Amino acid sequence: MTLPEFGSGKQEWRKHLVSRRKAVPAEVREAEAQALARSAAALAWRAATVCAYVPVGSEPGSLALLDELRSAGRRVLLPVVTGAAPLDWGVYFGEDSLVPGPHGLREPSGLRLGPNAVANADAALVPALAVDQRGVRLGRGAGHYDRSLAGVSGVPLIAVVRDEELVDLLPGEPHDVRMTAALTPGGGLVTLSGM
Ligand SMILES: Nc1nc2c(c(=O)[nH]1)N(C=O)[C@@H](CNc1ccc(C(=O)N[C@@H](CCC(=O)O)C(=O)O)cc1)CN2
Ligand SMILES: Nc1ncnc2c1ncn2[C@@H]1O[C@H](COP(=O)(O)OP(=O)(O)OP(=O)(O)O)[C@@H](O)[C@H]1O
Repeated sequence: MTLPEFGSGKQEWRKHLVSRRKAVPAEVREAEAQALARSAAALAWRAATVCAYVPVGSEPGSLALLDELRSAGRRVLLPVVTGAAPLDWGVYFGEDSLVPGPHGLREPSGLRLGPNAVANADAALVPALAVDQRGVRLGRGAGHYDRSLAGVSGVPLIAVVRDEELVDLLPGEPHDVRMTAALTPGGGLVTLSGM
């Protein structure tokens, strides 16, 4: 599958990236999820609190990644969708603590910490369809993360993508919050230029 042409819009990129993800064989997905879990656990962050997400469908990652973070002593926060507003956050206490949310998502069942929890986190693993070398991230197109991360500063923002989803250049808009790094199965943590 060739990449969308230079100048293609976000919708074209999304279509391409989603269909490419759907074509990834289950065993490759599983191997990539394991690699991501190992990398996440090995990150030498002094990150007491890490925002993360429960992968849905063909998204990279797994609950194993969240469990590795917990085993490494991190407090793991998960997003809660509250409409067209910044995401709320709750603590991950293991698979059994998750409840069904919209879009086939699983969400934390306990106390809501409020949208500001991400600004006080020590790092955030952010779901993405792709990210470019500048840190421009392409999400699902609802703006949940852009609204949630606008104004957040000093928190490493790490887009979790498959290796081929770290690309040279994505279409960016002024509201797109730049990622500081990408976490990929093959490359581990890759720092992005922010330029
Ligand atoms: N895992 C995860 N959690 C997240 C996000 C995300 O992108 N991924 N979000 C980011 O903003 C927010 C929720 N937004 C979402 C919006 C749409 C879909 C979605 O289109 N789901 C597909 C099924 C999944 C698939 O097969 O890939 C669907 O409903 O058809 C998922 C999450 C907060 N939590
Ligand atoms: N800071 C913001 N405040 C209000 N609306 C916003 C903000 N950022 C983005 N939006 C709105 O969200 C919509 C989707 O934006 P965009 O296409 O960049 O989403 P995305 O980054 O792919 O998705 P997401 O952030 O949910 O993962 C846009 O219509 C945009 O106007």
